Amino acid sequence: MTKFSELGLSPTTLKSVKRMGFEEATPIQAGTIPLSLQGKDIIGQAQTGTGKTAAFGIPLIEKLDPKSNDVQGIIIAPTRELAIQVSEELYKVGQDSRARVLAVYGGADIQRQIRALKKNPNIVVGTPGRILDHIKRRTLRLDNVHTLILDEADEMLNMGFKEDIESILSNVPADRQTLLFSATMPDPIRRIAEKFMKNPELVKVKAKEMTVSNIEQFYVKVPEREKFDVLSRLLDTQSPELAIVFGRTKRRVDELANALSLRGYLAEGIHGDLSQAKRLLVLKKFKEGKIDVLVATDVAARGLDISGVTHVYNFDIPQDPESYVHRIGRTGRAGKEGVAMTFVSPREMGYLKVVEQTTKKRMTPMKPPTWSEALEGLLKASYDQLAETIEANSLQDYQEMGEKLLENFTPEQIAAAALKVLTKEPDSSAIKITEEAPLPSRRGSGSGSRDNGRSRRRGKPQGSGQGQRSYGRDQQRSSASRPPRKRPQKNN
Ligand SMILES: Nc1ncnc2c1ncn2[C@@H]1O[C@H](COP(=O)(O)OP(=O)(O)OP(=O)(O)O)[C@@H](O)[C@H]1O
Ligand SMILES: [Mg+2]
Repeated sequence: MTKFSELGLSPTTLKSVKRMGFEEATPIQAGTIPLSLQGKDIIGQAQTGTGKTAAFGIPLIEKLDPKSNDVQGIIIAPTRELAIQVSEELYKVGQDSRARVLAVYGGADIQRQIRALKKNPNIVVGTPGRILDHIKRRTLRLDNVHTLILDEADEMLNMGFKEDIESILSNVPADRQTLLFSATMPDPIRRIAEKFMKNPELVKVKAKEMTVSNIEQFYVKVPEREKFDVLSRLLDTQSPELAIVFGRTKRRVDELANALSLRGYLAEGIHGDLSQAKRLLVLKKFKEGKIDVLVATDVAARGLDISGVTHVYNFDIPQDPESYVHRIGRTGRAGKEGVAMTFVSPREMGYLKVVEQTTKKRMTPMKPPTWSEALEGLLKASYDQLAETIEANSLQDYQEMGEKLLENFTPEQIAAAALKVLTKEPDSSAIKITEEAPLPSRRGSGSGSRDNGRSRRRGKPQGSGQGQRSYGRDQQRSSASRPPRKRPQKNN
């Protein structure tokens, strides 16, 4: 274990790190911070949730001259939400050195960003399209940038982003330091990356598996048309604190979010066709626990750090193993436990094998819960809710009526009635989700239809959802047939 004080950092930065509650450096932090302080180019690879943001953020803050009015560091991230999150973490790391950090991303008022850029930020974090837009408008100058960082580097160098990244790179001095971080770094992409780096050091945190061991990984073999009932029952039996359900397409996400709401779950969807304001609102509600199921495309797969996410459900198995690694990595972060469940239709079992081979980790097969197991799960949730309410000890207003009940009924009867009122039966009302064709039986091709929430076109301002790939097939949205039923709510 390495202490931050052993890494050659200034007292100012150490103070900020301490305030963030970090006691010891994680392995990727211990491995890259000293090298980064020496000015080396680095490819940093470590599992999800192991502190890569601070690994590149801390030395960047350390090397900053807050008195200078130039942008000295630029960080590029694949999605808007991630750009915001990274800028927030950098702000915390740089709080005591008074570093000025700004996030720029598409779908947000560009004039406001221009005004903020005039206030001379030291570090700009952004999505590629919007950064390029500011470069073209000459509202962002990168002539004095000494450090360039690609967060989720493999995604950034993937087909859709490569050109944008190259354009940005051509605006940054050639003698800059370049840092690349990700939990995944497929070889072909690493080779692309090395072309614009100077003798990069590869710092790869050794691990037997690509995924963290504190995520329990299961798969459920289930025909496409039964997936939704299985999801409902799993939510009922597993009672996640917060859960993310990943679907393959935007339409899928919309349908799932609607269907879950109809069955009484507090669920909302997020994908690249929503306005940025809506995307941020949904995420905020999820972080605050106002919704407890976030249904998402891969737009939420990378980098997002939301505490309380105990379960990840892959309603559709992802097309590539990297996507799997990042999706399930939204749980089990910073040493916490997590559960990942992947639904596989019988024809897609080949994909499961490819995922397992890449991650070097077997998923445990799980049978879908039965109706009575789901009921048991719901009863247990009601029991916990009653117990918590009793322990919270603020029942004065209910005492009198309680005593009245006791005059007329036995305590057993009253307790059972309370459980009955609180518990909805597992809902198997007919809900139709448009069926997705299974993935093609061989790996490859199809990545053109993913939704990364990315805005890709160079030179064009990023509008809400603009430039994002959408899905070809436009099948009719199905509707569910029954009104919502009451579901026990957490912490009334
Ligand atoms: N040294 C540390 N001690 C304790 N917590 C830490 C430390 N470093 C980072 N964290 C916390 O761990 C969580 C995960 O960090 P971070 O988001 O940087 O992970 P990551 O490696 O970038 O994951 P991903 O691959 O999913 O992007 C964050 O909440 C962060 O604040
Ligand atoms: Mg990260």
